[in-house]
Amino acid sequence: MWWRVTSLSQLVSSSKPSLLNQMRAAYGLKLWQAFSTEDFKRAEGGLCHPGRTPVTTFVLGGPGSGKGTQCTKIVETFGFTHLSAGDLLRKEISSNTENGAMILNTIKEGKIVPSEVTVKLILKAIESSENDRFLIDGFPRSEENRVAYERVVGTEPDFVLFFDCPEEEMVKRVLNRNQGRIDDNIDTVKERLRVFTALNLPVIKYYSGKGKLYKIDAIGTEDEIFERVLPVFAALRPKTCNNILQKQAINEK
Ligand SMILES: Nc1ncnc2c1ncn2[C@@H]1O[C@H](COP(=O)(O)OP(=O)(O)OP(=O)(O)O)[C@@H](O)[C@H]1O
Ligand SMILES: Nc1ccn([C@@H]2O[C@H](COP(=O)(O)O)[C@@H](O)[C@H]2O)c(=O)n1
Ligand SMILES: [Mg+2]
Repeated sequence: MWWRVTSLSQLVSSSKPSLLNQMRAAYGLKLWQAFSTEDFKRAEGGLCHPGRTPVTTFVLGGPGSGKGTQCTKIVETFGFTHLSAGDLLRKEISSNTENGAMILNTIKEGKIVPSEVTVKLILKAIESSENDRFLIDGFPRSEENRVAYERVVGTEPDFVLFFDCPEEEMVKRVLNRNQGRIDDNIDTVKERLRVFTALNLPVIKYYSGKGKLYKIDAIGTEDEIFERVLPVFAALRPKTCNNILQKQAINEK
């Protein structure tokens, strides 16, 4: 069961200002002040410190599907902290730690780093942050990742975003990325796509079965895609914001 988010999309139409502009009108530029974690469904059990239960969202999708790009927009609009598992691993390589060489080779091959390494980096990043809402980008990439996270952290994510993109589009975006990444080449991206199908898709199906998955069509411009992301977070927003938007929509008729 894929969740297609349309609950607030009726507010989004070409004649009216975009949903994002309507939300900004309701709350000013920084929408995230309107968010309080009380309005999010909070995960059971503590993460890191008793009484501190951050909101966690996993962001999944194939290589080049746009996870990082959309996370940047979500951070700017809703005040989440973006934790890219890939970036945390690349930072580990550049800090010449004992795992650095192993991580470098694994990324070069497009394969998955042992879960205990990645989970530890994610947990450290959460614990060192003052924020209470996190986008965990590119994780879990496998059942082993997912089980390791749940065993160590003791909670499931509040919800999961899945950016659904055709393979040929993902290959095109990765090969045009020009960020100097060692895995942005045709051989590695082919292996990454194989890993995505074999190991990541079962995780996506798992969260779909738990009713926690929001599937986002990742074809279109970055802004068009973000318009599809908005209702996911808008649907979790304080009711007052919904009321304001709905009143605005009625007044404009
Ligand atoms: N909607 C889009 N249309 C065209 N190009 C896009 C779109 N979204 C992102 N891109 C570009 O595609 C490339 C990959 O995007 P991004 O890094 O966000 O993907 P990703 O899912 O994080 O990939 P990876 O898993 O490899 O880190 C980037 O160069 C980005 O600027
Ligand atoms: N959970 C993860 C996430 C990433 N990796 C490795 O990092 C590479 C880059 O990840 P991006 O999300 O930045 O594309 C990825 O291809 C893996 O090699 C991992 O092992 N486990
Ligand atoms: Mg990325």
